[in-house]
Order: sequence, then C-alpha cells, then structure tokens
Amino acid sequence: MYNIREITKDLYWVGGNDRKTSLFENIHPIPEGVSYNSYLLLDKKTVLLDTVDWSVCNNLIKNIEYLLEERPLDYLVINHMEPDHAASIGEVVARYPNIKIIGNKKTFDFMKQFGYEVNENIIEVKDGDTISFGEHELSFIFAPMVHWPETMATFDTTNGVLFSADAFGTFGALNGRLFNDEVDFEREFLEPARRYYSNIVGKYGPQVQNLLKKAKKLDIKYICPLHGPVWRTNIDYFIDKYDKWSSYEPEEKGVLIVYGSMYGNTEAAAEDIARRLVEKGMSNISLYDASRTHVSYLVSDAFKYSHIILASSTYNLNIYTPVENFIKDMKHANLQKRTLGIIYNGTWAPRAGKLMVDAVSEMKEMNILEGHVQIDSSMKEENISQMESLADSIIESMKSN
Ligand SMILES: Cc1cc2nc3c(=O)[nH]c(=O)nc-3n(C[C@H](O)[C@H](O)[C@H](O)COP(=O)(O)O)c2cc1C
Repeated sequence: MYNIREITKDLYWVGGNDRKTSLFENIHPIPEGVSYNSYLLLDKKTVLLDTVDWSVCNNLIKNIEYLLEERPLDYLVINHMEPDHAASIGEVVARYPNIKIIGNKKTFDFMKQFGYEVNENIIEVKDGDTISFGEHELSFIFAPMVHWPETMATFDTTNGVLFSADAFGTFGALNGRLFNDEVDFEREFLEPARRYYSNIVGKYGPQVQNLLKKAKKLDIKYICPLHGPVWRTNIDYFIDKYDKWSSYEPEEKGVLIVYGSMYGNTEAAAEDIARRLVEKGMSNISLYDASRTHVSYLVSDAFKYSHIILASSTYNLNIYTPVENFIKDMKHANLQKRTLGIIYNGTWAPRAGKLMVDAVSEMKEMNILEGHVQIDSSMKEENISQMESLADSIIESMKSN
C-alpha cells in the first residue's frame, strides 16, 4: 500500500520510516527510528530524487507506482551514494529500465564501486549545471564531503525547493508528520538532529560552511533533506543551528561532565564538582557515566555545551577506556573551541590526567583549565579546595566567553 505526502505542487515525499534498525551505520543507537526520504517530481518529465535504504525499498516502489499511474519514470537524480539512500537504485532501474540517471563524475565512480552497471543512460552534471524537466528547472550544487565526496544538493529554481542530501537531516521516524511545523522540533527533534549532525557530519564543518555560503544566494522556500522533517517555515532557525555546529561554536553556556569509574570514587568526584557548579549558579549541566551512555550522545552534548569536565580513573596505565573512546570520538568529529576541566584518579600510578591533557591538546582551540584535580583512590579533605578552585575557574571562564 502507498503512503505518500504532497509537499508542494508537483512534488511528493515517497520515502519510508524505519523503526527496526537499532544501530544507524551499525554504530549509533536510534531508538527514535529514522526516515529515509525520497522525492518524486511530476513535471512533463518525471524525476525521482534519491532512493531509500533497502529496508524500505518496497514502500518506495509502491509510492512511485501509485503516483506515476501509467507514466514512465524518466529520471533519477542521485545526490548521495551512501547505501541508506542508494541501496534501492538497482530495484528502481530494474523496474524502469529506460530511466536516465543524473549525477556527477564521482557519483558514477561510486555506482561502479558498489556494483551497479553504469551504461549510456547517465547524464553527468558539473557544479552549477541546470536541467529543465518541463515547468521545473533543477540546478545542481556540489557539496563535497557533506558528507561523502560525491554529495551534491539540487535546487528547484521554479519553486525554491532545496534537496539538501544529508545536510539538515536528523534521526527520528516521522510518524505521519512531514513538515517541521507539524512537529515540536525543539522537544522531539533537536537532540536527535544534533546527535545526527555531530556524529555523522560533524567532522566536515568547513565543507558545511561552504554549502551554507552557496545556500545564502538562493531563495529557499523548502528544505527537503534525506532524513527527518521537510522545512517550510522558520528555515533560518535550522540554518542558524547548522551555522553554529559547523563552525564549532557551542550552542549553550553549560557543562558536560563525563566520568569513567570502576568502583564509584571517580563518580563521587564528578558528582561533587556538579554540585559545586550548581551552588555557584551554573545549573545547565549534563552528567554521564561513559560506560553506560553510548558515545554518540556524549559527542552530541560536547557540540552543545561550552565546557567539558573529563573525570577518569587510571586503567592499566591508561585513560579508562570508555573516556578515552569519548575523547577519540570528539577528535574524529573535529570538535574545537571548548574549555575543559580535568579530574583523574589512580591508586599506584595515576597517569590518566596527563594522558587526557595530551589527547585533548591535539585538538584545535581547546582551553584546558589549570588546576587538574588528582584523587588518590578516593576523595579526601585535601581535594575539597582543588574542587572548589576548578569550579571557580569554570564559572570565571564563562564570564569571559
Ligand atoms: C584493571 C584495573 C587496572 C588499574 N590500573 C591502574 C593503574 O594503572 N594505575 C593506577 O594508579 N590505578 C589503577 N587502577 C586503580 C583504579 O584507578 C581505581 O579503581 C581508582 O583509583 C579508584 O577509582 P574508581 O572507584 O573510580 O574506580 C586499576 C584498577 C583496575 C581494576
């Protein structure tokens, strides 16, 4: 059975929702599900913009068949070759063998690499090229590394629809809604959107900035991403979030505290610093046990908050592995411009402190506050003044930021 939504004249959402996959990219938990968006333009010619993940291929085919009635499918635009959007290309081509595929040189290189036949039925476009399909003219805007090298966005110059590929996407199934004004975005989607951005696209901030510069020159009326809601109101709100995230500016003054603790003593230190911060007036705090929280949530909050406190016990002369993993993932996401406090623990060779400082020092524009707190197995009276002064330095550094 079909399940489609009309977006604007001649344009339909023909994608599907996935609530079965537990790990997106086989890494990131998605308890909120995810949508794979595909769009069908019914002009003099018919144009499908991207396909979907294999898990919802049947939904896509039913939706296309319903809308096309007896018409052929003339064109497929591939904005992104990642399999969560491209896995259904083979099925679409098998059903519509005369379809012409529009992409760039790298799109077709990747199609071959993924085992698709690339024959004479392709149209290779260059950055800025346009093609008219009747009333609608589509312009192709290259967006390399947002988030693969072949990625492009497509802009309908007739009605101002931007097909933005993975940019402006988010985790979260749509549950019948499609447009941003049909959901409570801040409540339901902002955290999944931040977690999606920071973990999937976060590394490519400069490339996202390039796309935003190109987008500024367009009169955008709708943003149609490959995951999550379609934007048709308050578009600047989401563009502003993207501008912040991609320039690595924190969204909020606040403190993310991440601890790694086997027997609870480092955890007690994390609790202690949290309480001191609140008593000094800073209550915008998130505190996580790195062993129990998937690292994608930690990276997401690292993009959100201005300050991070790392509290780790020493583990076989190293940083406790889940905390080390978090630092590595922040580095992989290219996170910058944060202020950090360090608390570390050890019983005979407390090396975690120095190792955390070394690891964070390799990242750009990270301000590591002086006065690292060393705990010898468990917190003692003599640690209280150190904790107090770390809390004071955090509050003080917030004033100057
Ligand atoms: C497997 C294991 C390895 C450890 N390795 C070290 C170490 O190399 N150096 C050290 O000073 N303490 C080491 N410790 C002690 C921990 O750092 C100890 O758990 C900590 O001081 C107490 O903090 P916690 O209650 O937060 O775990 C190790 C403990 C365990 C269980």
